[in-house]
Amino acid sequence: MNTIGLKPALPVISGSKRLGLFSFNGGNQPIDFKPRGVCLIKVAMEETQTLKVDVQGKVDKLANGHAGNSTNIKWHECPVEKIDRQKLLQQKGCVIWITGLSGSGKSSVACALSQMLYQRGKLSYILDGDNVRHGLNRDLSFKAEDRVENIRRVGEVAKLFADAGFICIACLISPYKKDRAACRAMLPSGDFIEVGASPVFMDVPLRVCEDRDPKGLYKLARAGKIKGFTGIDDPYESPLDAEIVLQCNTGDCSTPGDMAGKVISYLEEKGYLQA
Ligand SMILES: Nc1ncnc2c1ncn2[C@@H]1O[C@H](COP(=O)(O)OS(=O)(=O)O)[C@@H](OP(=O)(O)O)[C@H]1O
Ligand SMILES: Nc1ncnc2c1ncn2[C@@H]1O[C@H](COP(=O)(O)OP(=O)(O)O)[C@@H](O)[C@H]1O
Repeated sequence: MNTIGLKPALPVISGSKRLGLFSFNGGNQPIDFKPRGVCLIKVAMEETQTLKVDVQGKVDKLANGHAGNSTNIKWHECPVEKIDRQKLLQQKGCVIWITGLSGSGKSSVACALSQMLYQRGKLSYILDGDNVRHGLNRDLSFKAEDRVENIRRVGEVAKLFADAGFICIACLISPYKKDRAACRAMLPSGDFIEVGASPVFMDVPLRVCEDRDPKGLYKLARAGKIKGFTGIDDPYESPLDAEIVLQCNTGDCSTPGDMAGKVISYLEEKGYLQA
């Protein structure tokens, strides 16, 4: 994907909004924007010729009327935007993506984090792999292609929550690097830390997870009664670029609360807990 910066040309007043025009490959492409400070437009061209435009944190303005298999569609703008919702909530919408083996403590950290945010008056919502598979993703199995679709859908939902102004905590095994990278790329580009996701890696080795085995799934997988279990006979690709690594190499870990505290410090430091 190529990303280039362009300056908008000839802003035109259209109703209560301005319509920015910029030129790309010889054609004028309209985009809506609110004139807040410097307006640097990032244009990302994909092989499919889908044109994505980001203006100050807006996501996926599909300017040429198609997205995947949907054709003749047009992005509809509303005057209340992410920035307005963030002001209301006094926080910045983002995605905390927690990845790790089954039993590594993802859900425990997610719950502790959500509780700590709640106590600080901050709105969060958890998308837990196990839970989402009870509804939205109930049609998906654990075959590789279904895991890919599982992560893609949760990534899209997480993006909506972030756009709504929530601190969205997604905790899924998400075993494949490529899918996590795709979720990262779904969020507004530019300064990734400022507007994007924060992958949190539960760096807990298989033997610790297997010793815990709260659902007895590792035992079943070792006995060959569950096929394609992550870490046993299905791969897990550890992230090399996680913003936060929560480690536990022995059975003696810090508590989920302490681990969540590290994420809170990160959010505070990066300014997510204020508008
Ligand atoms: N084959 C196989 N491999 C891994 N995990 C399995 C499998 N079958 C069922 N489970 C249970 O499903 C939970 C993981 O769901 P996810 O949606 O997070 O998985 S994935 O991201 O699509 O890989 C996972 O929950 P957690 O322990 O909370 O991670 C397991 O309880
Ligand atoms: N930091 C921790 N220290 C010790 N045990 C933990 C810790 N975090 C989670 N656990 C325990 O490990 C098991 C798996 O935790 P869970 O949060 O369900 O993991 P995951 O969501 O990754 O499957 C549970 O029994 C939980 O009580």
